[in-house]
Amino acid sequence: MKGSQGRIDHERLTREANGRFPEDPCAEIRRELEQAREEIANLSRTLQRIQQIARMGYWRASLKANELFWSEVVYDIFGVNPDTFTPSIRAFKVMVHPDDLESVEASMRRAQETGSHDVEHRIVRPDGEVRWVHELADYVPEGDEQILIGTVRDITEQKRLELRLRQLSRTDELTGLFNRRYFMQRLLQELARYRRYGRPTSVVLFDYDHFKRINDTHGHPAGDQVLVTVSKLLRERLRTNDIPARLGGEEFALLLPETGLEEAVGVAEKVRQLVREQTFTSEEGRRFETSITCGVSAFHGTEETVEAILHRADQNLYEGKRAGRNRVVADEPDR
Ligand SMILES: Nc1nc2c(ncn2[C@@H]2O[C@H](COP(=O)(O)OP(=O)(O)OP(=O)(O)O)[C@@H](O)[C@H]2O)c(=O)[nH]1
Repeated sequence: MKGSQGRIDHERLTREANGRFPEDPCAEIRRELEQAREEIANLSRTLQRIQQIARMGYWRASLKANELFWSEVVYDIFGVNPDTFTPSIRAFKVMVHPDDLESVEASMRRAQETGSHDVEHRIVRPDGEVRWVHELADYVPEGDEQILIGTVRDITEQKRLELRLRQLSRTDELTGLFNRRYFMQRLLQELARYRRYGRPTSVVLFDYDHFKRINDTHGHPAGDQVLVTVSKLLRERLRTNDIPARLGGEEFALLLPETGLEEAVGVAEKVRQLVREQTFTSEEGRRFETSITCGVSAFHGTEETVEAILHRADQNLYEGKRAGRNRVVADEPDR
């Protein structure tokens, strides 16, 4: 025994040197811990990649403590450097587009009652770029703490497409003016405003005179050119609130909010003269002129309807055509 106690156990020393102690009860736990660490590192790399692909980050906000944690992708979306920028709810709100701050704050307040925060808003990055994000979060109070845990997704491209689609759906392709559908929608809205607040609102309908002759004499492209040129003039010369629209063919309309009958007659007269002063050139280089006839009507009385005001404006336009064209005819002032 003695002898054996004094002998050097090389095998054991080697195992110790390698840091492996089969008889050490912690060895197995250490190995498992090491494995778990690796798995977590892998998962976190995958999560990071998925966030980058989806342009989506996650965050955790402690509302009372004004603390905010951001995953790496959130820093990317907000265009700030994780080494120099410290997220906080205050710092986040500074980056929210000023026009959207109210809705973001309202959604945060609502979340404390409904349990969920769901808001689309713009942010202004430090380099001045405006981006759209969608935040979706759950409210999870922890004791005294008010916690929101959620995601933020960069939806800028989607928003650009949406805006473009909306613009296309309300625009006339040839002239770039509003189309009939949008005009009718706005007319209904203005009628509702008129009924509620009694604000003066007028409509001008106008139609080119002998337009068929322009097409027949100078060709269809020359006719198109007339419509495009005058539409551009309308966009440049009318008030930004006014709504010029192409209702179809060579029939146009102006919806004039905050404009009474007399003022609307002035606008129609200005447009009539603008058209009259223009000289157009056909593809063969022949110069020609044209004119328009306008019918004007204003919202009037408690029983007013969209159909009635358009009918009156159309009747006035018809009257103008009958009386010789190139003129403005309006409702009788007391009608
Ligand atoms: N170039 C061109 N012509 C169009 C367009 N839409 C409608 N037109 C033409 O406009 C003409 C309208 O003719 P009419 O309804 O008889 O009216 P008009 O010749 O203007 O006569 P009045 O309105 O009575 O003065 C038709 O020849 C249509 O083909 C368009 O987008 N481009």
